[in-house]
Amino acid sequence: MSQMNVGLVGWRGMVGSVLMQRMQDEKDFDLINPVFFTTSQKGLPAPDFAGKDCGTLEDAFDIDALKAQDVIITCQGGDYTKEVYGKLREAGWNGYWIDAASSLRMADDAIIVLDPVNKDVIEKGIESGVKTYVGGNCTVSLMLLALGGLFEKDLVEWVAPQTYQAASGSGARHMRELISQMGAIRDEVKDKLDDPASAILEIDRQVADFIRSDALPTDQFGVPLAGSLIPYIDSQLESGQSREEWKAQVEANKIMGRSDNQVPVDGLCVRVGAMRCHSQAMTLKLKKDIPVSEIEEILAGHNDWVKVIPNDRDASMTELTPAKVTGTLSIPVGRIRKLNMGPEYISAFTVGDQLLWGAAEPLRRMLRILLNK
Ligand SMILES: NC(=O)C1=CN([C@@H]2O[C@H](COP(=O)(O)OP(=O)(O)OC[C@H]3O[C@@H](n4cnc5c(N)ncnc54)[C@H](OP(=O)(O)O)[C@@H]3O)[C@@H](O)[C@H]2O)C=CC1
Ligand SMILES: N[C@@H](CC(=O)OP(=O)(O)O)C(=O)O
Repeated sequence: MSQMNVGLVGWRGMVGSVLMQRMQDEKDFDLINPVFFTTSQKGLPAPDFAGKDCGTLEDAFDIDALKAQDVIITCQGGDYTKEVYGKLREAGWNGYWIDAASSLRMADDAIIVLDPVNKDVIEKGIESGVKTYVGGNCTVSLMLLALGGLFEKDLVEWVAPQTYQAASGSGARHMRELISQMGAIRDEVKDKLDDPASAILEIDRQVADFIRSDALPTDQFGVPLAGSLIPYIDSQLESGQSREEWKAQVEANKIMGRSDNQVPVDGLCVRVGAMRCHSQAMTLKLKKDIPVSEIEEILAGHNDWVKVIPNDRDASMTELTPAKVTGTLSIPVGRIRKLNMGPEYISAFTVGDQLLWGAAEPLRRMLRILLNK
């Protein structure tokens, strides 16, 4: 059987690069005929991820070249999707569109993909002819992988996730700016840091003055992140939620295939000085009083990546952090305990790499599902 033509758009961006790495690791390129597209480098040699000659880069706005693909995976961003997707469908293309951007997520004819949670929804979609599959918002996907067991058993009355989101969620330039801010702060007080006799309150005052000054690089974030945080992510909505906060409930319920009887999911989204792992502190109200040991068992049994961390100090400090999780597919969830509000109220804390399970991995796995058909 001939291999599917798979068009890859956005492969050299940050999310796209993580996707390429994963596709190499999992030998996905052996199973497809990859065609690499670009919005800016048409005609240059295609990259050699596939270990075979893929010719030259095609124009990512060339509808005829796109139409020749059985599947298109794009990590190019929402503006690209808005520009090209409609034209391509209007031109009669009936292939599979797999997208990292949010633009098509809530469209009626699109499915948000997170197969460890909604393989059934995806399978039904394929059977019924759905051709558009979109990766979910990173915090939403990471929360559902962590809490999947409780949702699957319909035990969650509501959940309030408070997020600690990494710089990478804003893009590569923001990651660089976070490091530059950290370095600039340290450089500002280097002499005093080197002198053990210097007064800490003097260092603190100098750091505070520097962070507030124009000397701190803030072109990307607009405000300091290192030594501070940003309690607002994405645009402002009439509801008082940020767009990032709004996505939690609508996307989580859509992923789980719940159009009626939605589980309320709402909390505050905050940017912190982590590099590429999003963390979330969650308060859950369960539908009934279940022992913590049973909750842990349900969570641990849901998928191959979730890992329950016992609620003790050492394990939490070593296993449940961005420093530990970054660059891995592991989804640790811990700090699980009953809250004073009552026996149905529990806390949980989870961490996940927002470029892997939060962005690239669900797309790669969607391609695999199509290839296995
Ligand atoms: N960042 C994130 O956490 C998440 C992002 N997404 C989605 O993925 C989209 C892409 O995000 P992200 O990967 O961060 O975007 P990037 O800015 O890293 O890459 C986007 C495109 O920029 C072009 N580009 C221009 N200069 C360079 C360069 N020097 N190096 C690499 N690429 C360059 C490339 O297109 P070309 O080759 O055509 O020039 C590339 O595909 C987002 O818009 C969003 O919709 C989804 C989930 C999470
Ligand atoms: N908004 C997310 C990253 C992202 O790209 O989200 P979405 O895929 O929903 O646009 C963050 O800042 O961490």
